[in-house]
Amino acid sequence: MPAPHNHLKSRLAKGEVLHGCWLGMADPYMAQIAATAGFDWLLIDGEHAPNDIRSIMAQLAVVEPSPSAAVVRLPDGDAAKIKQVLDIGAQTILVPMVESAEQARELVRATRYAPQGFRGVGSALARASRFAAIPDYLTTANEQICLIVQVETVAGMAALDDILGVEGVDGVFIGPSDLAADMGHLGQAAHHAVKTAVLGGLRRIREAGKAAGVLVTDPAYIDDCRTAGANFLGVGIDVTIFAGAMRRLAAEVATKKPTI
Ligand SMILES: O=C(O)C(=O)C[C@H](O)[C@@H](O)CO
Repeated sequence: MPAPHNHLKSRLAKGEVLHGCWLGMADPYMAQIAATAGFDWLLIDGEHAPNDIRSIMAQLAVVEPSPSAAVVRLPDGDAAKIKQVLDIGAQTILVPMVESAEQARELVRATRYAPQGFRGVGSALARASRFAAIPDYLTTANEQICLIVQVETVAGMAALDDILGVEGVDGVFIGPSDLAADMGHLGQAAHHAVKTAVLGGLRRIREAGKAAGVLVTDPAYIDDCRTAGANFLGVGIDVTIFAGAMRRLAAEVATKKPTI
């Protein structure tokens, strides 16, 4: 019995355009609600949301049975954190702030068991192997890992072609917010210069045959990214959606309050 098949990895490799949503509530109840929406994937954010290994595991557990594939973003490229996230069962991971092919190669090795890499062996007690209920996990896990690296600095964009040449990198995600900051346009992810860089990067990623990822929430920007080739396309953030809906409702009733 092999490691679970990573359908998201297969679909991205075929070039399917798959839409997803960021999960920043750091709560399995909210994740389970999101998993009823019908997104192709849901990203559990371990970088900017108040998640820890247990909250990520709890969200994995409620998303996995749904039609939405679970993705986990790590806070950084630390190999020990990658080991923990893979051991709790994540098979598709997103690693921020990648700026070189050397860094990308090391990340690939951190996700693979020997001889392809140096992922620590703890499958006997890992949720990923269903606590050793999957007898062939160790010899089949590598193939099911989907590694998507984030390129989101000027230096990273300059190294994009080298990063795309790294075997084992299944996709590159361009982070418009951080790229904007590094380009001197903090808070302006849709700035013309940033958008040009994002769209050009997405085209290059698809031309290289890799999954091209981005997260933008403006409908026109989403369309532009899709046209540029984005196929790991984040279109929303649960926290932003929830906060906006709550504020709109409060504002609506405030306008209807009877004058005393
Ligand atoms: O730089 C970006 O943009 C991203 O990596 C996505 C952000 O981290 C996400 O929190 C939306 O701003």
